[in-house]
This record gives sequence, structure tokens and C-alpha cells, in this order.
Amino acid sequence: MKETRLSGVNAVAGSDIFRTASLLLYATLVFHVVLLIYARHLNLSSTGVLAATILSALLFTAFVRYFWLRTSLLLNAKFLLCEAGIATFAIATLSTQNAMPALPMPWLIAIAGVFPLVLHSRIGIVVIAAVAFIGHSINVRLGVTISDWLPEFFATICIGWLALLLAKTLNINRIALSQARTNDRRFNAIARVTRHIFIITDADYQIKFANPALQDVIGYDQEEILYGSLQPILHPEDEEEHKNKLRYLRNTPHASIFSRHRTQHRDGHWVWLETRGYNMLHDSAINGLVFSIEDITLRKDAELKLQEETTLLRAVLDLNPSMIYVKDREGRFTISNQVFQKRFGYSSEDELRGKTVYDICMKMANEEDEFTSQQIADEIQQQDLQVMETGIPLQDIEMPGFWHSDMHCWFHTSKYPLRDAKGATIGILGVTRDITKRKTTELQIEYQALHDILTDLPNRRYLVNTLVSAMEISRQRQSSLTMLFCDLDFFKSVNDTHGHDFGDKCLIEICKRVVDALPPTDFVARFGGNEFVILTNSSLAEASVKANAIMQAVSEPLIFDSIAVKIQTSIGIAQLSPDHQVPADLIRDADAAMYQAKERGRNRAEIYDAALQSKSAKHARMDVALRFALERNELSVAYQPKVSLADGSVKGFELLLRWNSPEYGLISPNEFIPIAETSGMVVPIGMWAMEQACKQLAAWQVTYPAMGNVTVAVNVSMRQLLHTSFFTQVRDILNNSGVIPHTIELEITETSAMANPLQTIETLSMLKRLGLRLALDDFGTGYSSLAYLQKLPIDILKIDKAFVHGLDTKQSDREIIRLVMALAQTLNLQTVAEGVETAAHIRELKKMGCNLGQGFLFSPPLSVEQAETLICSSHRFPID
Ligand SMILES: Nc1nc2c(ncn2[C@@H]2O[C@H](COP(=O)(O)OP(=O)(O)OP(=O)(O)O)[C@@H](O)[C@H]2O)c(=O)[nH]1
Repeated sequence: MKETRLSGVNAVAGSDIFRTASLLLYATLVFHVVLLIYARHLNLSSTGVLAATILSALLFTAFVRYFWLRTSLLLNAKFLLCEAGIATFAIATLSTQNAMPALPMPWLIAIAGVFPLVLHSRIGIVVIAAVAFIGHSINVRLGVTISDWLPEFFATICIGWLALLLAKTLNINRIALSQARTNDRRFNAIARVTRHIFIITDADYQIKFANPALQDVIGYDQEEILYGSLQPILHPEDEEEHKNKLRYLRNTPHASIFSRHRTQHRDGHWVWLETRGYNMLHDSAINGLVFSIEDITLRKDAELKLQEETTLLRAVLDLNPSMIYVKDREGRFTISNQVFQKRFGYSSEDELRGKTVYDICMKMANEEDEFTSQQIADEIQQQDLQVMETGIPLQDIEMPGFWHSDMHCWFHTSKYPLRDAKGATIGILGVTRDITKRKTTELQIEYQALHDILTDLPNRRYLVNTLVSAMEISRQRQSSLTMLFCDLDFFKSVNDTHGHDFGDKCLIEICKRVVDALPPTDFVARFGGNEFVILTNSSLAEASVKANAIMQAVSEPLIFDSIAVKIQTSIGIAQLSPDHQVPADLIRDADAAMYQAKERGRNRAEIYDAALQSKSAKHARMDVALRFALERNELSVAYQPKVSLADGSVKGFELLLRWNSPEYGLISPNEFIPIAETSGMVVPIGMWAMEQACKQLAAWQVTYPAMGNVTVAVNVSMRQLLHTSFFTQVRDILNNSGVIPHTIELEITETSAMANPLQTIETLSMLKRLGLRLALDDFGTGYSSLAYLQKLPIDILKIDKAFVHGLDTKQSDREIIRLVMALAQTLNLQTVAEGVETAAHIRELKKMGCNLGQGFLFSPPLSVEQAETLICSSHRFPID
């Protein structure tokens, strides 16, 4: 502590004694002088009077200092020095008065004993020495013997010295006292403001001191604790342990304890306290047990909450099916859940803590693994570093397992940066989920979306996707890209005859054959229905070879459930050219080429050319127009007479269709029937023609009964024939029209009949039973099996006009007709020659025994009115 010190003054330490001593000194001195004057009737000299007056003034000053002015004014060093000097002067002056012998030394001793009390020690020494010297000088002057003045001289020195020592001691005590008071005040201030409780107890735990915090913390005020009988109540769970510690503290000198326990607050709730106790019984000043007690209820609550949260978090982590882990900046695992630990063969978080991904990979490594543990760890580490360096989470990474054992598994991983309070990245949080189930389903869905369910081949969407990239690659590398578009021929009849399940089996087998017939590098897709597309980098020539291989493979007999069928396919081939901008362009051209193959007789391959394109475009437009032709009454019929080559009489007519399109004009059946065949329109159109024929013939039969068995022939396509309701519809038309059934002839081309002879035989037999006559059209152009031909329930063979035209020019045609005639005779069939255009034709045909002829020589197709005129006129055509 820094002491306040007046310059030259031995401070206030001895000031209280000085004030009293100086008052007594002056009072007794004045009294002494007055007594002497009074007792000895002295008459003081003027100097003596002055000295006495000074003494009185000094007495007054001391009086004032004692009672009123305790301030520094009258304790000022200079003032005190002056006062000492004046007092010494007054005493010396009075001593020299004749009437006052031996006066100086005792009073000067008093001066020497009083002033050092308040003077600084060095000044005090000077004052003492000065007073002793002055006393000595006076005594010498007064003639006092050495034996008398020497003791007084030493007494002056000793008394002065003692006064100095006393002042010093007083000063030290004063400083110590002041220090103690300050400390006391500070301690009280701290004890008052702190939230910690400070308690000092005796050895029996009786509280000797407690600060006010006690009341704040447990609700009891100091008095109640100090003087009352109240004892804070300890929680039963903590009581024994806490008391044991207190006993230990008391019984062990210098010991200290630390205890956490609950104490009941005055209002009943429990307060958590943290007590530190020190045994200071050995310290005489304290002589007790000192306790510092802190209210840790809030901290304890927070700790409990934290503990609860930690337990909850642990449970959430461990119950979570995902692998959850935390790594520090060095890539060391710090936190992990049980799923993660289990996955990598660790039994606890502690076991895993501190390990790196390299440690784990080394542990998991297996010889069969495709990647080395180093490679795997590097990749994972790379991801972690990226997250930590950029601070951007890596989310939704979906990857298959790394190790051989989990290659089939899929994992979804997200990695998030972890930051400290200042925002610096301190590690990463990783969450990895096994998504194998979902992924498998997704892949399955994706697979299903891109594959045909029946054949498992890539579907149209897959084809288009592949085609997009194949076109790009082909253009970049300038390599060829060729498409083969296959459509099975008359596949509908297979379904209709043997059912869809059978058709499915055929499709599956055909797909296999197509795939097997091609190198694995070629891409085979099911385009839809019975259409397949092959993408290959082959040239056109190579593609043609492949097409033949496919046709060959497909046409091999298919046998399921003891049923054998032979299915053929038509193939269109198109090569990628600069005109093809999008996949649809190439598909369109290959499709067009395939149609060409169909039109040219099926079971063949055609290569796309530009002319074909415009034709197929027109074909497509006409197809649309034809769909509305019936309802818009754009179709009409014509009747071409069939003339007896024996007598030139009209034996019947072939009903020919006409389409008068507002858009395309008059279109011949040769052009629009194939289109109707393709689109399926041939079925309703054919039925309409049949209805026209029956109605018209029935009407003629009623009007002209004499016309007898004049027939009307209607063309029936294979599609119609195989249509499930064809038979019933024909029967209904016959019944409704009332026509004589055997006057209606159904003409089926040889090619159609032989496409599926077994079914054809069955259907024709049923039709035959209705009474209809059946003709095999264009005979000679197909490849009829004689075995089947024999079984077909037909009545008429129609010789194709191509052979008739060659009658007079080609020996081979004449031979074919001769053979046909022989066959007809053998099978007892009527014969009709088409395309009779010259008299020579008639002559030759008559010679060969042909029954009927039709052609421009006799008549072009006639309108219904013209035909009717012909009937009623019984006209005969010249035949010679
Ligand atoms: N069994 C079966 N048949 C199918 C499937 N997809 C399409 N089809 C049939 O395949 C036939 C396709 O007929 P189209 O191509 O129109 O005609 P087509 O009879 O093959 O005759 P052309 O193509 O003109 O030679 C229809 O009868 C469809 O019902 C399938 O998945 N399974």
C-alpha cells in the first residue's frame, strides 16, 4: 500500500500523541513559568516576557491543534520545525533569566521527545541534536558542571531517539492497520458482490462466517445460518458422500475437497452446488474450514440437457440405417455410427476413432477387387478434400460398391463441410445410404422402359436413343451406318390361326434367330408389333448379305406344341446419308424400303432409293385418303364380262373396284388395293364390294330370271380371308341380299392362298359350304404346292394375263397354260383366261380347252347400266 506522507513530517502516525504531548508540554511549561514567577515573585525581563508570551502562544496553538485543527496546517513540517525552534528559543530565553536556574534541560528534553514524533526521522535527528546542543550550550553558559549537564544531554538524545523509534513503530502499525482495513473492506466487497458463497466454519461445522451470496443461492440469510439453528438440507442421494468428504476435510490437516451435491433451497427446490473446501484449522487467523461454494444448477441443467441430447443424438446415429461419420481436417474419423462401424468391421466408435480411409481400405482390401485399396482410398479422400477446400457440399453421389463383395450394391453419399464458430472448415460429415433396393428397382424400371417385355430386345425408345449417338459417331468417323427394317409377313394370320400365345412364342424365337444370325456388334431392336430394326455399321452390300441371313433364319420352320408354321419376313435397307437429319428420317426410309419389299411379293429385301421415297410418301398420303373413301362414297364398282370361249355368251362378270379420289383423281385398283392391304382397309372395302355384288346380282336375278347362272366374281384378299368375322359377314350378306349363292364367286390370289395354306383350306371349305364358288386368281404367278392345291376347295383357275399375253410370242407361256389346263382338267376345275386381247389369244385358248375368257377384246369393265344392257340383250361376243 502506498502511504500518504507529508514532506518532512513523520506522517500522522505519531500526530495524535504529538497533539496531546505538545499541549501537555506547553501547558506544564507555562504553568511552571507562572508558578515560578508567582512563587519567587520574579520580574521577567522584556526578553523573558517575550519568551513567556511565545510559550503562551504555543500553548494556544497546541490547544487549537488538539481540539479543532487536526489538519495538516498545524502539522506541516516547516511549521513544526519553526514551532520546535520557537519553543527551544522560548525555553532557552527563559533559562537565561536569572530567576530561573536549571530550567533548560528538562524542558528541552521534552522538546526532543515530542517533536520527533511527527517529524521525518532524519529531520528528527537534526532537531534532537540541535536541541541537545542548545541545552548543552545554555548549561555551559550557566556554568553547570559536566557531571550535571552530561546526563541531561544524554537524556535529551535518548528521549529524542525513543520518540523517533516510537514514531516509526506507530507509523508501521498505522500502515499495517490501514492495510488490514483495506483488505477487510476489499474482502467484504468481494464477498458481497460474488455469486460464490464463502463460508468459514469451525471444526464442528458451525458457520462462523458466510457472505450474502448464501441468501441468493439457497434462500437463507446470514443471520439465520450464523445464529439460528437452521441447517441446509442435503439431497438424500448426495448426503452420505458429501458428509464423508466433510469428515475427511476436518480430519485431515491442510486437506482440500471437491464435492458436487444438491441442497434444498429455502423454497423447496433443489440447487446444485459445487463445493471446494480447505482445512485451515492450522491457520490461527482462520482456525476453521473454509468453503467456496458455487451454484452450478444452470450448468448442471445444461450438462444434463447436453447429456440427454448426446444420448438422443447417439441413438439417432445408431438407429439410423445410413452410415454416418465425421472426419477431421486430417481425414481421421472422429464420430461414427454403429452401421458404419459394423460395415467396416469395427466394434466401437473408439476403435475407429483416429483411423483414416486408407486404414479402412487396407482392412477391406481383397485380392479379387478390381481397384486397389490405394485407388479407392484416393478417390474417397479426393472427394473429402474437395468438400473441405471449397466448403461446398457434395450431394447425391450414387455409386456402386468398390469391393468385389459389394459390387452389386449401390450407395448414395452426401458430404457436408463442418465449420467452427468462426466459419473455418474443420472436417466433413458424411452420410452414406445403401440404395441397392431402390437402385435395382430404378435400373429395372429403366431397363423395362428401354426393353421389350416379350422378347427382351431393346425397344423403340432405346433404338432412337442409340440411333442418335450412332448417327453422330458415324458422321464424326465418316463410317457407314445402315438400318435393316424387318416386318414379318402375314403374321396376323399366325395369331388369328393359332392364337396370340403361339404368336408370342414365334416372336421370341424369331428374335433369337435374328440376334444369332448377326454379329454381336449389330444392334437389334423390336420396333413394335412384328417389326424389328437392325443397326449395323455394314455397307449396303454387307447389309444385303445380312438381310438374306435373317430371312433364311426366320423362315426356318417354327414348331411349338406340335404346330409347325413357317414365317417369312420382308426387309427394307437404308443407309445413313446427309439427308437424314434425325433418327426418324432414317427409320422412314428403311420402312419405305420394307414396304417396297412387301409390295414386291414379301419375303425379300429392298434397298431404299429416292424414287421409292416419293412413292412411299404418296403411298402414305393415299393411305390416309383411302380411310375416308368409303364414307365419302368415293368408291364405285365396274363389271368386266367373262365370256364363254365356246359360244361367245356372257357367263359372268368380275367386279372391279374404282376409286375416284377428289385429290388424286381416278385411281386403279392395282394402285390402291395394295395400300388398303397394308392399312387393313381392304377388309371393310372388300366387304363393301361383296355387298354391292350380291345386291346387284340379286336384283338382276329378280328382274331377269332368264339370265340363269350368270355369275359375279369378287376379289378377296388374304387379309379378308383370315379375318375372324369374314365368314359370318359373307353369310349375312348372302342371306340379306337373297342372291343365289353359287352365282357369287370369290377370287383369291394364288400367292395369298399359299401364304398360309392350311388356314386357307379351312376357311375356303366353310365358304364353299355356303354354296359359293371359289376361284384361284393369277394362277401361275405363285408357287403353289400341288399337294395343297389339290386340297383347296376351288372351282375355277384363273390364268394370269401375263401368260395369256405371251401365248402367241412365248413358247414357255404357252406351255405353262397347257399345263394349267391339264391340271384343271385333272382337278375338274373350270378355267378362265385373263387379259384376252387378240383373236389369236381366243384361238389358242379354245384349242387348249379353256372355258372362259375376259379382256379388252371382249369388253373393258362396264358400268352397272352397261352390264345390265348386256345381260338383257343376251349379247354374244364373236369368238372365231
Ligand atoms: N402374338 C403377337 N402378335 C403381335 C404382337 N404385336 C403385334 N402382333 C400382331 O402382329 C400382326 C401385325 O400385322 P401386320 O403387320 O399389320 O400384318 P401382317 O399380318 O404381318 O401382314 P404384312 O405385314 O402385310 O405382311 C397383328 O396381327 C398384331 O396383332 C405381339 O406382341 N404378339
